Amino acid sequence: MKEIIIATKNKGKAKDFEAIFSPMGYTVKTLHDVAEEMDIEETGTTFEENAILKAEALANHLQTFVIADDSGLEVDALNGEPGVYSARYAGEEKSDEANMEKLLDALKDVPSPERTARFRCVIAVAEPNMPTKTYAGFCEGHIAMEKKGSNGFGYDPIFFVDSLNKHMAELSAEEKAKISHRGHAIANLRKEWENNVDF
Ligand SMILES: O=P(O)(O)OP(=O)(O)OP(=O)(O)OC[C@H]1O[C@@H](n2cnc3c(O)ncnc32)[C@H](O)[C@@H]1O
Ligand SMILES: [Mg+2]
Repeated sequence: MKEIIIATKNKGKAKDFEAIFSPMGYTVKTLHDVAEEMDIEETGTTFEENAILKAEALANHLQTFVIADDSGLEVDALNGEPGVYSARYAGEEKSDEANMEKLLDALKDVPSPERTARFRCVIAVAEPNMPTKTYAGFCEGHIAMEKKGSNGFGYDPIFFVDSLNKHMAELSAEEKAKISHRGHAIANLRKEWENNVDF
């Protein structure tokens, strides 16, 4: 079976990728499988910079083709925060629960129509001695007043998906893959994949 290596330590993210890549006949491997000891510091100030940094670090280490994902949530009422700092919004321990509590608290006086937000994802594809490429995707929604659903990861329980009238955490991984920022970024990558034999 074909294998795809993702430079991530986030198990929720890895599950999202499995839902996308399994139907294409790929098994997904992560940093936990191929380089547990690696801790790639995300020093960039944009999703693109961080995605490139993660992908190139692992591609150089393994001397093979890898992809990385840098993603986050932009909340309009907070001028785009938490953005690239989404994973660490409530602190370096990267707790999904603490992040959601902090965000709900920051928005406690903001009414529904003003709670617009979007998930963004940039996928970087790196291979030794090849130029690194990036692909972006986004998913529009609102920050709900409370949590709902138990699927997914991160901010999914408080993210209301406008196109489906459901919280992201109410979707199966397969449903999420069709509409998510990550799914859209991979769809852009696939367009090139299918049209380019060298890729
Ligand atoms: O860097 P890696 O190891 O891949 O894992 P990470 O969790 O640190 O990943 P990022 O640096 O890309 O930060 C992304 C954060 O944005 C949030 N996020 C991104 N995509 C999400 C999604 O599909 N659902 C919910 N939250 C998401 C969530 O808090 C993530 O931890
Ligand atoms: Mg990270």
